[in-house]
Amino acid sequence: MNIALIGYGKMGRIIERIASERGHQIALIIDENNRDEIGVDDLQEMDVAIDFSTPHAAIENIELCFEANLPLVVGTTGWYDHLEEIKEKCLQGNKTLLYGSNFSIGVNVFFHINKLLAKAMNPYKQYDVQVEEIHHTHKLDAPSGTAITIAEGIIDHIDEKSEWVNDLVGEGEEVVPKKHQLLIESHRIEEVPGTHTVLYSSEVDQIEFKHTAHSRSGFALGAVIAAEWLQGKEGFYAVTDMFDFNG
Ligand SMILES: NC(=O)C1=CN([C@@H]2O[C@H](COP(=O)(O)OP(=O)(O)OC[C@H]3O[C@@H](n4cnc5c(N)ncnc54)[C@H](OP(=O)(O)O)[C@@H]3O)[C@@H](O)[C@H]2O)C=CC1
Ligand SMILES: O=C(O)C1=N[C@H](C(=O)O)C[C@H](O)C1
Repeated sequence: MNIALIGYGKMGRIIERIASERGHQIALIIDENNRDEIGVDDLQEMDVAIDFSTPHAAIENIELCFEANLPLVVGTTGWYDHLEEIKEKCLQGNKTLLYGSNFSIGVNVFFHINKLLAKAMNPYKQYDVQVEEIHHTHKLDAPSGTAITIAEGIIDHIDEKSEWVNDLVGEGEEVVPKKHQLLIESHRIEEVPGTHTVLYSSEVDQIEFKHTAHSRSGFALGAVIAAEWLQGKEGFYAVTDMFDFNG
């Protein structure tokens, strides 16, 4: 595949290496420095775009790929307030997009088990649930996209929780959640690639369900596999569509 890489930062550089190892060409690199010079014509020869840029830049990049009729994989987080609007544009215009808050296989298994665990815990009201995420200090968004996906999986199955609230520890006042609110506690520590924990706590015990990324390689490999999976498809997809945990 000829890949247009949008965002050439920590993730973009690892995706470049993994895509080459899998026999693909990085035919175009779009970064903040040259973004203003890139037009629809530059994307014509590409098979797919992979965007790992910034929460602020993602929407414009998606719209450029739509204009060029170029299928794209979006790993960037922090733009999900616009998700419904983008989905509508994608489907109405017969475009192709796959997005995901986390492309690692381990986290996608975690998302699945998280929902099963929430279903199992729902009758036991003596347990309160919260989500914790730890990421490096360069991260622009809080909570992480992965933590939001985890929280949505819990809210769908725990009757007492109807929305999430975020506490970015060390920034502003401590957030104390109301009974119906699911707390997502965010920590920013040096170079941590990404750790997510779901905790169910009662007076007598605690259940901890945790995923720790040792590096960014799992995210990058998943994004390249997603770009391969998207070839020949049309429509709006989530990364979870790539997995069948019931088969
Ligand atoms: N879904 C997943 O599995 C994962 C998602 N992510 C998400 O991916 C995103 C990128 O992460 P990461 O690589 O660590 O971040 P980095 O900050 O290392 O890289 C982002 C890159 O995007 C560039 N950029 C800025 N503006 C634009 C623009 N308008 N168009 C194109 N590129 C632009 C930046 O350039 P400059 O440095 O010059 O500003 C930088 O090179 C984040 O939102 C993160 O949360 C991260 C890991 C896994
Ligand atoms: O910014 C990061 O680094 C990461 N972002 C994604 C997120 O917001 O969930 C995925 C991963 O945790 C790393």
